[in-house]
Amino acid sequence: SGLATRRATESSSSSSSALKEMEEVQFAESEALVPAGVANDLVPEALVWAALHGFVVGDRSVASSGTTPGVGMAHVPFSLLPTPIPATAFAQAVELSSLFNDLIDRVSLDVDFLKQALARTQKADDFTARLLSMYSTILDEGVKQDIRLGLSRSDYMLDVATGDLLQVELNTISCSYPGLGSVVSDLHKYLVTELESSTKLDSSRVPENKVTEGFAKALSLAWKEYGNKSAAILMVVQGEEWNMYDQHWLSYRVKELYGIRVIRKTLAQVHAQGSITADGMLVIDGQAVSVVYYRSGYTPADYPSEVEWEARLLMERSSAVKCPSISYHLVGAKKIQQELALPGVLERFVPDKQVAASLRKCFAGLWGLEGAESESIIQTAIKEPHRFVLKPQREGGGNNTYGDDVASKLTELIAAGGDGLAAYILMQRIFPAVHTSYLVRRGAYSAEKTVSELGIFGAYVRNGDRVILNEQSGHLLRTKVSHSNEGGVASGYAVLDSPYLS
Ligand SMILES: N[C@H](CCC(=O)N[C@@H](CS)C(=O)NCCC(=O)O)C(=O)O
Ligand SMILES: [Mg+2]
Repeated sequence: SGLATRRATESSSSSSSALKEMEEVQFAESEALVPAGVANDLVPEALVWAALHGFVVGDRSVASSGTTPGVGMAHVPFSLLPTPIPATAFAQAVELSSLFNDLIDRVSLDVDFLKQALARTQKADDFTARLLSMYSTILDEGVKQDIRLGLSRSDYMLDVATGDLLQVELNTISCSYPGLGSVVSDLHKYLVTELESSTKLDSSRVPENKVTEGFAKALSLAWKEYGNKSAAILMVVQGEEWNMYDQHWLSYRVKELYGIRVIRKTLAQVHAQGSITADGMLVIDGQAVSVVYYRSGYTPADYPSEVEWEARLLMERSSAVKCPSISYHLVGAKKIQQELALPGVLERFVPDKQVAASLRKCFAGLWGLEGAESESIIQTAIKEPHRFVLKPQREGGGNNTYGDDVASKLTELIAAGGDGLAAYILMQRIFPAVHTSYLVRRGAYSAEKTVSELGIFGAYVRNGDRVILNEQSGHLLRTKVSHSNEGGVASGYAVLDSPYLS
């Protein structure tokens, strides 16, 4: 607390303003891991490290930064130092990973549950309706592949009022940062190690993070299980990709560790260059493909025409292992998250009482908005909107409604009548502890009051009844200024961070 002491002596007089100022700095100081002076010297070193270690994203101000590798790169927006997270909460989140992997697989097999749970939603949400109709088509034609590959990220916030670790959402498609998540942990390990001699920091409290290797291993296991040595892994990407280096880190590891080729295609390119052989093999531009890994296809914007839907159907019809399959994709819908939280529903998929209890323990308040029973929660949310988040069935960030807008949006949906409300769920708003972090963006840093969201990556490979892999692969922390509602790094609200176990 060097800074606080120095400020107090400078002001020498014990006037209330000095005490007040010290208190404020004390509060801010106690949250930041090092005083601003130390941060000032550390930033240039961190920026050099970032450039030297591929800790980069596209610079949106450069036209071809999303299409031409190596052109228009900027450092990933990051927290200069890791953020304190209780070791017990981190351990709990890690523990939950393999349980959620199993849950995703079990729910994906229950056709009636998925169809019933989304029946009303599909009436109000075209995107969900398109996914469901493709799901039915695939079921009618017969699923071609018993090998399942799940690469998920379960996001949590620590509710400061109760200390509870609460799940924000479970992503089952296109989870960002299995590449850069590892790199930010390495950056923090490097910086904290350097500070050990001059501060009380302890580098052993920066957990190692092998998520890139973990996801590469899972991809290789699915590829191996498929059994075609000349096949490649297909990564389905968006035409313009700000986050391509996160994706390349993963492809690079797959090639480096397993010698497997990874090809990158957009949905439109799959449509133009793809076909299925008589025995169901997916072939793209002459290259056999045994695993399809989606980093696109999770939002309506990825389907600007019927061409992209046809490409998705072609891949779903093929014998390639999809990550995710259409059923795994549907399991990740927020409506499913809410349905599973209903009394007795989770327990249908998780017979073990102990496991069901530990899963349910991390559920935040979740409510559907269909039917008479939702009347009271809707009224409560209109009266106290700040305690809730209103969520559509959308991925990719920037789609949720917060604060007073929750009340106006609900009122609007009620007035519109029909099935509109069925496309949304209401969720308890979680208020995490506020920290002071040094956020490094566009080469400059600023001390900000922030809140963080912990992501745990999970990997699951299964063939019929045989579980080949079920593990927690690594983690990610996303930190945003505490007054901002949305929290995406891609959408510019948050930075990449890592936990400092306290
Ligand atoms: N550009 C695509 C982005 C893919 C994407 O948005 N994924 C969702 C889960 S569906 C997600 O992880 N959101 C956190 C993003 C953030 O905080 O920046 C990619 O990276 O492949
Ligand atoms: Mg999401």
